[in-house]
Amino acid sequence: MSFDVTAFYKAEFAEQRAVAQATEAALQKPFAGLLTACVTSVRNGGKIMLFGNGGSAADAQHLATELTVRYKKDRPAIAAIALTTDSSALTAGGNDLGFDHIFARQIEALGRPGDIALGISTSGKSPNVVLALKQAKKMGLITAAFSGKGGGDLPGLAEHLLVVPSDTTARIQEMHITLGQMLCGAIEIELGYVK
Ligand SMILES: O=C(CO)[C@@H](O)[C@H](O)[C@H](O)[C@H](O)COP(=O)(O)O
Ligand SMILES: [Zn+2]
Repeated sequence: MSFDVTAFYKAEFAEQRAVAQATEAALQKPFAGLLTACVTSVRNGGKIMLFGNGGSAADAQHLATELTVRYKKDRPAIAAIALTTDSSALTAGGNDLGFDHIFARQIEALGRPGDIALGISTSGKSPNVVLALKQAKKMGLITAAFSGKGGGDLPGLAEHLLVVPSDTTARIQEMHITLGQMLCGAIEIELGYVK
């Protein structure tokens, strides 16, 4: 039997629409809570620290850059950093301390009370994301996470937890970048930089 690309194409979009609808219905309140936490942190001199693995590492970098450089319009920089980009910190951390510690160590070095630690994990079970959030909590950072698949180990750990109601990794990631870009847009509006 040959691959039915038309059926595949339609089914992927149908699933994407269903997950987007369910996400919109489920996450309005936690989104607003995370927005308030981010705006309060940045206004008080804090920063947003993002981290995750694979596609979520790409999301962390992408979202940090929306804030530090530009999202919709030119405006003052907003403090954010991805913990996925310093190859020396990642390789030495992985080599000397273990892969589970690559983000936690950077939180320990760079995190300050009142900063936001925003982990991105579709499963909510990646040990390096979980350990970084534990480290953040211990140091008085505000913990937050984007997840899916029920949230894994993150309920009770991330104060602001946005769990996409899906078990499909790709669909969860699509909602993470949507929510993340919405968050960047809302932060710049709340800070009075964009009308
Ligand atoms: O992008 C994808 C799959 O769509 C992969 O690179 C994926 O991000 C990696 O397998 C990650 O290691 C998964 O980690 P997590 O989302 O469960 O924390
Ligand atoms: Zn992916």
